[in-house]
Amino acid sequence: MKNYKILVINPGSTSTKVAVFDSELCMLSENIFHPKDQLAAFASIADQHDFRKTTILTVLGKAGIALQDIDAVIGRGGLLKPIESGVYKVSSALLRDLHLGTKGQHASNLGGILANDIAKASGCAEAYIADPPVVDELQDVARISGLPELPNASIFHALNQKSVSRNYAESIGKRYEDLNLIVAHLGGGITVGTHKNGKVIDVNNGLNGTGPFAPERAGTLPCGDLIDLCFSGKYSLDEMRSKITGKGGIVAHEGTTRIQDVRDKADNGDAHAALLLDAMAYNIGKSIGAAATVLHGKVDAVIITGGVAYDEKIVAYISRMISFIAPIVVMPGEDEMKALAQSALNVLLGKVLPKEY
Ligand SMILES: Nc1ncnc2c1ncn2[C@@H]1O[C@H](COP(=O)(O)OP(=O)(O)OP(=O)(O)O)[C@@H](O)[C@H]1O
Ligand SMILES: CCCC(=O)O
Repeated sequence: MKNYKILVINPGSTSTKVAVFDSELCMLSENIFHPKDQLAAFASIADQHDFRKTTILTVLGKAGIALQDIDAVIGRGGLLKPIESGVYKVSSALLRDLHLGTKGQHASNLGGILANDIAKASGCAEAYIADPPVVDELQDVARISGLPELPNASIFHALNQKSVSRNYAESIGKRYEDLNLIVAHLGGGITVGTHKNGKVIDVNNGLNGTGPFAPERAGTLPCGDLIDLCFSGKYSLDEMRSKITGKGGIVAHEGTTRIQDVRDKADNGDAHAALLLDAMAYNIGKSIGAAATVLHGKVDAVIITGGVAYDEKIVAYISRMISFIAPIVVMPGEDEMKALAQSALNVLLGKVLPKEY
């Protein structure tokens, strides 16, 4: 079987992850952390384009990987219009929507854009994205909110949630499509997805102030008080938006998104830090409980994943709340790079036809 070289690009809010796969084998994996001040120098996510591109090309250069040897480039991205799960070829329509930020600005918007640039520079590679945050499989009742002009939208960690679910299904010899799962992705943002027979029929919109608060997301807020704050004259529209996404949550209380640092403070007797972490875990547990009712209690497993799942005390707190629901499976970190590489490989091998956006 021919081997394929696949470049994977995953721009996050605090990092750029780059990997190169030789078919299924990971040859190179780098996570370049961008300190807050480095990215603060750019007025918008789109302005970070050249900086992120240089970062990726430097990683490839140092590893001695020539662009001409790459067969496909796949990026995580982005905030497009709602679409079904799958792998998509980067087309001009898809690029236009990523540039415009049709559904908002998110670091992952650069994933498809950079994949396209680098594929072009390589001469022959194709560019793809897979399972972007806008994958939408919501059941109709989950879309309705109390205001007709503000329906619920599906914006979540689709790539990792789908990937860990498939891995779990495989590990127990079943198909993802035959299971009912609840997946709590605990990253910089937190989304809790209800997976019914391979479809995410309900999930909080991670970017819009719904769900548990997170290291850098405010989560659900008392909305009357929020309106008062918006009209207090103290904050601009952009400042209010970033209170919800980027500067809300643990970072608003503690000035850091690093849960390890907050845990150290809690372990050294800081009662407020301990209370905050418990409160975040409590809200995650409540969301998982709500998701169980969506599945009428018929839940095969609850999967806890994302970087915060490395914190054993948070996982233990949640587990005490939800152990009556179903077996709990902890998969800390994320599987996004491998999942993206596998999606591109399936296309190169002709196993999957890429979808048109
Ligand atoms: N060992 C650890 N213990 C506790 N928390 C950790 C650990 N490792 C990472 N984290 C926390 O996980 C969070 C980042 O998780 P992750 O890398 O999944 O998110 P991200 O990719 O930045 O954002 P998102 O998943 O929302 O796209 C940070 O708050 C970080 O402090
Ligand atoms: C992936 C979209 C949700 C988030 O970033 O919180």
